[in-house]
Amino acid sequence: MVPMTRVVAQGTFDLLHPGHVHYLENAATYGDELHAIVARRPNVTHKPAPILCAEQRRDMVAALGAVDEAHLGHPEDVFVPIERLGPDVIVLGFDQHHDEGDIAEALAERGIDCRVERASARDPRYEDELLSSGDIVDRIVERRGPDRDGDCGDRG
Ligand SMILES: Cc1cc2nc3c(=O)[nH]c(=O)nc-3n(C[C@H](O)[C@H](O)[C@H](O)COP(=O)(O)O)c2cc1C
Ligand SMILES: Nc1ncnc2c1ncn2[C@@H]1O[C@H](COP(=O)(O)OP(=O)(O)OP(=O)(O)O)[C@@H](O)[C@H]1O
Ligand SMILES: [Co+2]
Repeated sequence: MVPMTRVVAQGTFDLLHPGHVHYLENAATYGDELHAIVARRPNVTHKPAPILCAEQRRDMVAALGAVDEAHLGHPEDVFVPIERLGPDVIVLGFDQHHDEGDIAEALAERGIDCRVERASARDPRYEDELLSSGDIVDRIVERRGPDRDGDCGDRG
């Protein structure tokens, strides 16, 4: 029997959008079984903290067709879930700040035999499509925030 190829994708996955779906569908093509790891709030240091709690982000990612299982990330050591899952491939997002070489080195140091690949980006398909959680937050603030159209509403 041919062994199953296990793939891991990871990210914050706050306020899901089609870019996330593209990433996970693309990552799934690298193997037979896709596991997604959801970053914990204290590890999201390179941008504003997520709006939604980790459990809600995990449940939404788990509901996507490309994903076999979604897991809460480890709060301190990001290699703990990797050691437990034992993937054959880790697929990084197209714009993730992680360096493939550094991750491959860290995996080798822990004796984990796993390739590191990078997913493709999704091009916007519709006019006005938002493919970034940060952009969605910005639009909410712009359209519903206190300064919209110069109308301060109830907030004075
Ligand atoms: C191989 C790998 C495993 C990761 N595992 C975890 C984890 O267990 N817990 C966690 O909080 N974050 C984990 N992360 C996510 C990082 O902490 C970081 O926040 C993530 O790159 C966020 O990416 P984003 O900006 O694309 O959402 C992992 C990242 C990589 C590359
Ligand atoms: N437009 C997109 N095309 C392909 N992959 C994407 C796209 N947007 C996000 N991803 C991927 O989804 C994963 C999780 O992304 P992340 O949680 O950072 O969302 P985001 O929309 O990029 O958020 P932010 O705008 O705050 O950076 C990352 O690996 C990222 O590369
Ligand atoms: Co991002």
